[in-house]
Amino acid sequence: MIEIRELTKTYGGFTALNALSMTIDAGTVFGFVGPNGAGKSTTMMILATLLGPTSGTAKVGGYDVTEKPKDVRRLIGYMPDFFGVYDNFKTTEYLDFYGASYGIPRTERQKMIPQLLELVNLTDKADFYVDSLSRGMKQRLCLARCLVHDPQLLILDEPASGMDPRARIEMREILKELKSMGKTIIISSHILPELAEMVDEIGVIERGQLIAKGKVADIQRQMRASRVLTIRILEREAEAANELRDAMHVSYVQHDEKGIHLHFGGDDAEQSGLLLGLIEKGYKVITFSEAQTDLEDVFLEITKGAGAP
Ligand SMILES: Nc1ncnc2c1ncn2[C@@H]1O[C@H](COP(=O)(O)OP(=O)(O)OP(=O)(O)O)[C@@H](O)[C@H]1O
Repeated sequence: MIEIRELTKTYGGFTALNALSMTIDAGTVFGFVGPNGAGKSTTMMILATLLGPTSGTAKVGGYDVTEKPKDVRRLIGYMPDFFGVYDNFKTTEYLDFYGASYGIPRTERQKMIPQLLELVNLTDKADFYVDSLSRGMKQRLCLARCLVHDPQLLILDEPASGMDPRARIEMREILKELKSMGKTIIISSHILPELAEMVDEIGVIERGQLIAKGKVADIQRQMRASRVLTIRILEREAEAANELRDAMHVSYVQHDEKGIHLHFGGDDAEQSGLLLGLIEKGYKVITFSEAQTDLEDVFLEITKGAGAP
């Protein structure tokens, strides 16, 4: 659905995107994460044909964003991080206005608008003025606006920013529904654990370069250094902790009332070997568990040092 090759964008002498390459398959919900100023919005605006690249190419649905912007625009719905709404419209009129600007006939708009309002949970606000809506509701209305022409790809720049937890959950549910409708979605955010729950894949961008991309679980698995094991042993736990300090791939062993905590740098086979070794030495292992690193940890680990001057 998306093919980005060596995409570079410079603002004056400043390089915001530095030969960024990545592909996103149709039907994927892709989380685009990175610290402030990493280049997420720049990438999304280029995909949305609102900004021209300095060099490199970006294609959406096979169409080049520079050569075929009109074809690209038909395929996409773009929600910027800062959006303007027309406060003197009522909710329904607002969507009707956008539908009309896409050339959608009136009878079709009349059918579609209630469906869109239902999708974004604003049915009961159909006759409210836009400026009377809360921030979260306005954001959902903007999302509905992006959907008036039934685009295949949604480009959502920080849709969860400034939302309270309940509003974010609502947004997540809406995205799930859109995914089930077969849409491809790119969503950027700083709220990493939130993203982890709703995306299939993540791409981590730092200083205009993609520094990691893959399924959330795969990226977590690659992060060997952050694998943290906790082991509880029935008797002689302190003795086991001491032995573990000398074991292969083990670093940072700590022993407290909750058990032995250690960092393990080996792979899955080596991890099972560690457990087997303890049992063979006669230790009665009660639990042997791997702490789940969340996306926040992964992100911090991956970007460690990458942002340093
Ligand atoms: N019009 C512009 N002129 C000059 N520099 C710009 C312009 N737009 C963006 N930049 C710079 O390019 C870099 C990338 O910006 P971009 O908005 O793409 O980052 P981002 O990852 O979306 O960040 P954020 O999460 O803060 O929105 C930043 O350093 C920004 O200051």
